[in-house]
Amino acid sequence: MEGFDMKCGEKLEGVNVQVVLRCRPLSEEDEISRTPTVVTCDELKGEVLAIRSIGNKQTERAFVFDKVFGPTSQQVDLFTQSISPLVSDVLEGFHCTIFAYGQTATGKTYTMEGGKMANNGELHSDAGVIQRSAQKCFEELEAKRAKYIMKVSFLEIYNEEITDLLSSKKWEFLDDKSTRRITLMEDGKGGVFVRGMEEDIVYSADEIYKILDNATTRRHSTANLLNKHSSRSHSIFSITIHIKDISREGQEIIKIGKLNLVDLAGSVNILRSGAREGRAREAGEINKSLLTLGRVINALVDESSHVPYRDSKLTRLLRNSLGGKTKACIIATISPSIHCLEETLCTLDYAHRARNIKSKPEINQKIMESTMMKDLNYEIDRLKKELNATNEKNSIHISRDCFLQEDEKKAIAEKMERIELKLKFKDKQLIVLQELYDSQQYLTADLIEELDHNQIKLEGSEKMVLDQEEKYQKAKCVIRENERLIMKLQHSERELVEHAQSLRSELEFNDADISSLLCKIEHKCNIEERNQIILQRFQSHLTQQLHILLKIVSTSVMEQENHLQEIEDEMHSFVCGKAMVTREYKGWVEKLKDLYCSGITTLDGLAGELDQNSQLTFGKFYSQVLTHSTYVDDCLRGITFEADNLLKELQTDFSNQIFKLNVFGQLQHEGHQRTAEATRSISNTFINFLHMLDVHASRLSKILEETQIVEDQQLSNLERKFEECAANEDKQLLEKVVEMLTSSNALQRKQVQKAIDALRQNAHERTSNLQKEVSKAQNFTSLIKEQWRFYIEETERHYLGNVAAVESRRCSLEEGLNDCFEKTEMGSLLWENSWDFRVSLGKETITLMESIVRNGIEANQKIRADISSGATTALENLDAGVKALQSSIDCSLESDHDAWEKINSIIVPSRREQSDLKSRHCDRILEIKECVDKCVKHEYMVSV
Ligand SMILES: Nc1ncnc2c1ncn2[C@@H]1O[C@H](COP(=O)(O)OP(=O)(O)OP(=O)(O)O)[C@@H](O)[C@H]1O
Repeated sequence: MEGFDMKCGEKLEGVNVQVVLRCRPLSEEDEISRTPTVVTCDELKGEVLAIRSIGNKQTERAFVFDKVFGPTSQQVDLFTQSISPLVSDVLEGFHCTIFAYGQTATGKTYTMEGGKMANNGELHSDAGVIQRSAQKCFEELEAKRAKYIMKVSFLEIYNEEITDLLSSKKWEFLDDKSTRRITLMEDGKGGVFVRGMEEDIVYSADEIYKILDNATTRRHSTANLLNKHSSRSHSIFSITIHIKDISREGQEIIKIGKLNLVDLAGSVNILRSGAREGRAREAGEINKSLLTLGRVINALVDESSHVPYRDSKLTRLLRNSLGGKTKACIIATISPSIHCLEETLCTLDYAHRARNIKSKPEINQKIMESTMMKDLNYEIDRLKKELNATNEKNSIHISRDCFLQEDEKKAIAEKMERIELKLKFKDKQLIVLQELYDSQQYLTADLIEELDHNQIKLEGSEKMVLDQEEKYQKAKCVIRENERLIMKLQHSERELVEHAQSLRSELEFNDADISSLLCKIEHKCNIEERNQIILQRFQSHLTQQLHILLKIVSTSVMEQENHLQEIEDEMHSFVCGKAMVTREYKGWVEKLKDLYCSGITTLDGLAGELDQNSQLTFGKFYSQVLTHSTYVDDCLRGITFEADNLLKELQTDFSNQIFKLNVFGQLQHEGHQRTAEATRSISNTFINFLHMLDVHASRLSKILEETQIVEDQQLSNLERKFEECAANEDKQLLEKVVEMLTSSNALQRKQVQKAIDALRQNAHERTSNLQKEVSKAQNFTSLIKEQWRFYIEETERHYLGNVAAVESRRCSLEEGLNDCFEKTEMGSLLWENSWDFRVSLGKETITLMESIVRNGIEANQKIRADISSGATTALENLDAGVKALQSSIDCSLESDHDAWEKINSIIVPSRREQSDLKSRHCDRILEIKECVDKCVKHEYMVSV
């Protein structure tokens, strides 16, 4: 960083850069989410194993480092084992640089600056390399009671601009950061220095802690998805110590040790970190400068003739620290998380390669000024004496030979001086030419490198275009798949609609069935109502008829009794008046006989009439029962009522089902429309995206072609011009070597400079154009990805919604239909039961009626037979009596009394029989009435 005036240097053999690896523990989030680890650290062997799984295969990569610190390692371990010896070297006058390199959030800042700041002079266990180094420096210097001056500086490189974090201008009043920027200057000796950089002299470690504390708050940092306080700049904290010492030769010397502590910005995977726009550009700049550092390391490892230090401010500033006279240590930081495996492998490769860099450290020391001053004073004294002696010639005697010799010597010396001057001039010209040639070489190498770089970029872009094309094909496949799905859904929707229609027609058919059933039921109800009326009428008619029959029977019995009474009376009057009316007695007997006969005949006729009547009535009753028994079924009333309700429910259920089915069909239709729209918009976005990609890719290839053509042209121009110049130069050198050299050089320099400027300008323009296009393409790609993810989620959501709706509707439909089905089954079962019951009831009733009617008819026939036999007996008896009376008229009045008794003995049983008949008839009628009542009331359930 600073060109030292090396008075004397202690050269060492070339040493390798020391590379230390530190693996951080898993973050809290990773612990919670149980993120798997893919890195194993063997601190004893100094080996790191990175395990990578591809499919079922696991591959291990081992890396060996100078020192390995695992996730459980402490800050103090790292410092004492790896950094402390370097700090001791600094106190010996070496320049040492410690780099922290690694992916974002792997603990670079934690390692360098530590977690917490020191408190009351005590270092916190989290304190980093900077604090510990500062403390060690002061402790050792104080222990040695050395005389020293310690200075610190703190620089930041952000987006290729250097800022002094210790600038004395008050930060509080300066918001314009541009005033803090300082520039990097070439010192003309191959080194660089930072113009305007401030260095603070410090007297204690506490002061350093405070400076660090204040300055770190000014560093550019931001939060990304991987680190809440991600440093977005490279920082270089330098401690320079001038220590007074005595050399082995006993001379007072000043040792100048310098410790550069470099916290590099983390390499960022732009996609994983979630960086956008400004942040993405920032990440791009960081990655670019780290890439340059990588190229520098590669060139140093390969011992290439050209090391591209000049490609970034970081590498320019650290030129001396890598491959120069500085001792260097790289702390590579990694994370064990599986999510960081790619970046971890990059860091491991990078760090492992850096182990091969060699540097030649030198102790920087100067002879003390006072000693130098003493020597100079001595020399000045001597010269003064000589001068005095020359001025005071007279007083000094010099021999002639000596004087001549002196003259000659002077002439020779002057000649020598002139030759030396000329030689120096020639050397200078040679150096300038050499430098020009070198710079041309560098330029050519840079251009070739840039060309390679552009080629790589082009390849990357081509790969990107191929990737995008592949993605496009994949998206096409997805769209085709979606279309197939939609077709399927439409097909299933059509099937559902067809099914719904068939269901509807079935329902309509069932509806017609049900209405015809209802009509039948209504018809049956009407018939039953009519039957009921007929039954009621029949019952009242039967009661009337029975009443009439009873009346007739009692009238007939009364009449018979009256007749018998009359007969008795007549017989009595006959017997009494026999004596008086003997002659008329025959006539009267004849008359009585006729009257008796006619009475008996009337009685028989009446009995026959009664029999006929009752037979007719029973026949009517029987025929009525037979005719209507098929329709008479009281039980049907209740069952009909239930069936009616059931069927009504069934109808309501079916109409509900139809309504649900309609709603479901509507929902299905809407869902499919939504899906179709989303898919259409996805395909539109994709078409736009691909169009944009095409445009960008064609622009990119055009720019690259132009760049290549222009660069080719410029290179050939340069070559041509240089060859022309060289030819001219050869020619002119022969003629006027001295004059032409000057003018040729000037011309050459001018032309080369012009060409270089033009080349640089063009290259810069092309590169920035390329970068813009690439970042546009990246932004656009990430935007499209975002939209694509959103569309996919939407489509999936809609699809799931539709599927869930279809499922729930289908279930409810199924349930409803099952319900309906069960109810219908129950209805039909009930209906069958009621039908069977009604049939058996009808059969039973008919049998009962039949038996009652048969019994009634038999009873009537018996009564009639009894009456007939009674009448016949009476007539026979009467005939015998009349005969006996007629014979006894002739015989004797005495036998009149016997006849009277005989008649009496016939009339009394006849009267008894009459009353028996009457009472039996009454009982029978009552029995029939009761039976009918019971049957009508209980079995036919007719309320009278
Ligand atoms: N070895 C460790 N032990 C404990 N915590 C650690 C360790 N390494 C890192 N951390 C924690 O991880 C977080 C990120 O670390 P840090 O900011 O140092 O990462 P970084 O590499 O500097 O990131 P960036 O490059 O983004 O600046 C911090 O909260 C830090 O405390």
